[in-house]
Amino acid sequence: MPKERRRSLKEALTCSSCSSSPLSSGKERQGHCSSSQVCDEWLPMASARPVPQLTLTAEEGSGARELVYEEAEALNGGAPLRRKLSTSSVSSTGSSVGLEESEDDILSDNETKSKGIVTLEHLGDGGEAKPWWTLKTVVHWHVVASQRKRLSWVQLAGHKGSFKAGEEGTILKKYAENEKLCFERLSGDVLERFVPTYRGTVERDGELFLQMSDLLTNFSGPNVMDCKIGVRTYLEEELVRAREKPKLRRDLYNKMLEVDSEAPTAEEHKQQAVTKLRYMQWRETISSTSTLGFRIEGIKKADGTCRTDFKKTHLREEVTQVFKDFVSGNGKIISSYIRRLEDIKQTLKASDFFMKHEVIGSSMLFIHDHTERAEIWLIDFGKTTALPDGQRLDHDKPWHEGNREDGYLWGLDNLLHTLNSLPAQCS
Ligand SMILES: O=P(O)(O)O[C@H]1[C@H](O)[C@@H](OP(=O)(O)O)[C@H](OP(=O)(O)O)[C@@H](OP(=O)(O)O)[C@H]1O
Ligand SMILES: Nc1ncnc2c1ncn2[C@@H]1O[C@H](COP(=O)(O)OP(=O)(O)O)[C@@H](O)[C@H]1O
Repeated sequence: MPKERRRSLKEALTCSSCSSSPLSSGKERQGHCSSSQVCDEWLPMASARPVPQLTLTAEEGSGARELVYEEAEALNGGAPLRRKLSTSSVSSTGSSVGLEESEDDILSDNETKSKGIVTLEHLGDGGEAKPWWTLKTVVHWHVVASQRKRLSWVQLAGHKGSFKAGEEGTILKKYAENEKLCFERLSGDVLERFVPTYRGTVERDGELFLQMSDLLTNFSGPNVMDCKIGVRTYLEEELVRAREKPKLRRDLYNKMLEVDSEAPTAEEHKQQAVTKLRYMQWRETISSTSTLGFRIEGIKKADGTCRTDFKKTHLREEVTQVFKDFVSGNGKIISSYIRRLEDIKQTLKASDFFMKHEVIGSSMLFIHDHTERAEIWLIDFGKTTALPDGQRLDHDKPWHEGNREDGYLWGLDNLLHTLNSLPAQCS
């Protein structure tokens, strides 16, 4: 989700009607399983009663403590809690950074990307203060109530702290004006059935969120893959801004170094910083974005393994192998994914929304489980932008500055090609 959009909202709310309720300005990226590893928080479904745990963890000055399951549930109005709730559970390589001082500052090297299993903080409802609002709410889900589904949450990409637990079956994503507009415009569009159900905005603890359905809810131990679609990952307006007012970022230089210490030019090494545009373009070329019009961002498998180390996965054969591993060679799941993708493709071609928007940085979320249920959903519209009146996109034409083509359909075709090449291999 682009920061400038969050910033504009914050400004809007701070200086107008909502000045008494300023939005939190923190935005971080977080890493949890940054490379191939087992995420042991992904506990298997269980069907027994929860074992309550009460750990008093007097935090310095905060009076924070952990809650037992029942206690938290009671404080939740008796409603069953279905997530591990935490304000402090995931490892972080970054610290909170205010929007004003974020992004384009050469010194802002404190952001990391969210990768893997996260525990979502459950926030107050913004209404009457609850007795637990001062508490640090951490619920351990070692064992789970009978008939009750316990779902850890998977965030394979995006910004740290972007998501919170919502009401049952929903998640809250940090507000971005642009994404809200997209959800509103998608309402009634043929594409609507392929995007999370949008439930409007909600304010929690002084911060605004978009409430949407949690796509993992109906799965049992889901396997999840995030594929970023399109041949370009930055907006044309970002290109213009980068040209007019280039800003150097040390954090992106460091991210570059982590992947390939020889990637920066001599000049970039000297300044120990790169522009965001340079970083984004480099990311496109080392991954399959440039060559296939999509790239794999991350995969979480039901066996607990979690991988987000796909930055250099760019050859068709490599991508195909990752898909094959993701579906564990299951032909039925592959067929379901292919049918769903074909359906999405036909629907995109008939969609008024799609025709009139430049779709950048959006992902398809692949989800399947042991029941062979397999779905693909369109997510992340933070950088999906309406075209000027009268302009239309084909989404499969080569991009050159000014035509705003995003290569979305080209990427989709390559995805289909990849999946179609699998059944022969997965006998
Ligand atoms: O994938 P890595 O290599 O970590 O690079 C990230 C992704 O491209 C992010 O896009 P997405 O959120 O779609 O994953 C982008 O956020 P934007 O969406 O704001 O462009 C980040 O920009 P910064 O947050 O500015 O660092 C950029 O650093
Ligand atoms: N509605 C949803 N249901 C389930 N998981 C989701 C949903 N939306 C996003 N996610 C998870 O969160 C990750 C980041 O989402 P995204 O919208 O791309 O965030 P950002 O805008 O910060 O990049 C995805 O890779 C996916 O794992």
